Amino acid sequence: MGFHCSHVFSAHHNPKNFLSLSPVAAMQREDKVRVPHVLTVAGSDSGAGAGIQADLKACASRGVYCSTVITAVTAQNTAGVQGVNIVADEFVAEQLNSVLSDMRPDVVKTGMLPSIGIVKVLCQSLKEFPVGALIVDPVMVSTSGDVLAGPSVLDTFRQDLLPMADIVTPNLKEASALLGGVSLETVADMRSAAKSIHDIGPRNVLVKGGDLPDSLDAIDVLFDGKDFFEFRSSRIKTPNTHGTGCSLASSIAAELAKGSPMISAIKVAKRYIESALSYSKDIIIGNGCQGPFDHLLKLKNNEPRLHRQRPFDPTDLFLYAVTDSRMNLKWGRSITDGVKAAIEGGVTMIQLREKEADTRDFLEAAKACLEICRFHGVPLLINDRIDVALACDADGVHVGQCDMPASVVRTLLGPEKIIGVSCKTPEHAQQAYLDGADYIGCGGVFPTNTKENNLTIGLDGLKTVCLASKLPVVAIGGIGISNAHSVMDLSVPNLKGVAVVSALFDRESISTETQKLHRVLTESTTSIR
Ligand SMILES: Nc1ncnc2c1ncn2[C@@H]1O[C@H](COP(=O)(O)OP(=O)(O)O)[C@@H](O)[C@H]1O
Ligand SMILES: Cc1ncc(COP(=O)(O)O)c(N)n1
Repeated sequence: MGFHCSHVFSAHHNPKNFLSLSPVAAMQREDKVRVPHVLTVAGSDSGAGAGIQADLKACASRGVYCSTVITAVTAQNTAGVQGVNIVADEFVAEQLNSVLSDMRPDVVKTGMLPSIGIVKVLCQSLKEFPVGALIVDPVMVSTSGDVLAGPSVLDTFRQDLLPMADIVTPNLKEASALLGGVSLETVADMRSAAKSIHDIGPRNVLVKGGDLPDSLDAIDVLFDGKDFFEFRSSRIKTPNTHGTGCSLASSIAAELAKGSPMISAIKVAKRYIESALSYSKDIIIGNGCQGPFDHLLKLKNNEPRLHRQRPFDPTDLFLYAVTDSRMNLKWGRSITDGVKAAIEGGVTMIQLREKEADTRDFLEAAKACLEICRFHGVPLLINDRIDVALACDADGVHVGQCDMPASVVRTLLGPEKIIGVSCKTPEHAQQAYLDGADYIGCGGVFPTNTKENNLTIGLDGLKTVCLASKLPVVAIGGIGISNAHSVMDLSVPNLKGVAVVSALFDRESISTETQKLHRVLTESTTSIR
């Protein structure tokens, strides 16, 4: 059974009615999830910084579905536009019909509309299939100075398209072109341009000030027919601004598609552009003077840095050091000094378990420890505090049965990070496996003072869980030099090592104790073989 999109919006949309469904449609969709949807009608940028590619990435990063109608294919890179191939009007019409008749996007956003015929075809399609909002980014000239839509389309823009638009988002050059070539050099000029463009018919005008000379902030001016609003962000010093205009417009479209009112949509979109520019200000893609930025805020993690996270290896569990704030306090050590000493002694994995530390101190310590751990190729996990792990980009998180469920942690941390779960029973182990954990910590094996009210499961309990577990296991709880051998002697394949707290950190010399324990573990595993 096909759905009928009953939320046919008028072009003059009311944001309050935005995602309302008729009762029948709502019933039909009870168990389905409607996804906010933006259709972009724009040109392809082979360099993928602007155009259709920017729109897709911006919408994806804002959590909105984006369909595409391609109006032109450009040969383009960070140096400029080398060629433009305009798609025939009829084929643009066919694409529009395919998407609009079936998928019923909430919002249409336009970019490069390179011919009068294409603008006319678009206006016709929007009359036939009204959408919730129309955002017109009147792309005319690329930042490199190349013409993407000639002055011949200006009249059709003014007569046909702009009067249908909920918002039009010209940059300084485009605003000037729409007004017959006025010069725009100050915020006051931007205000009067916004007002004059508003007279052409769009409901809102956002004049973008990315190119405003001598301006410390990046200021955009909105006129809604009644009031002016200024949207400011800090100006990021970067050559990677190719596609900011397209991305701003598609992020506004994305927020509108989610149901936001116009002002909030612009605020969020502007904040998004600022963070994406700031995040990717130093990335290098291409040799030209205007690079793309990173819409998904991910590329920096893939930089060929010397010390980046490597995939989880179960042998990392061999000698797993877990820090304890009280012990550090007792011995007058910083977390970082404790971690350094443990690494010197040969630990294979570290977990920061700082229950008493203030969040800010904890984050600073975690960052410092991460640097040391990455340098030595030792994974660093954070106990319980997913926020701290995310903030310092730690290698993963270890959670207990009363902490956030591992499945939720996986959603928050993404597919690559290491997740460990404390388990006492085969049922816990099975759940950890289903939740997407990488390993389980099993214990307390022996009685311990580190954790109050912690049930001791003994070597038998450990063995039972190891045999049932589909994940690698590290044993924990009261393990030290005197009893590590008995743990490894269980000789179950899943048992990969021991996690220790006091045996390392409640000692005078952490590195000496670590070396000794490492030796004991190595001896017991070789004797087992
Ligand atoms: N260096 C920058 N730092 C912060 N924001 C910027 C910077 N350059 C442009 N912006 C913002 O990016 C958006 C696009 O602006 P602009 O560059 O003027 O448009 P276009 O890409 O269409 O020329 C605007 O919100 C603008 O304020
Ligand atoms: C296909 C296409 N669409 C739009 C732009 C404008 O982007 P910018 O102003 O950043 O050059 C572009 N360069 N290419």
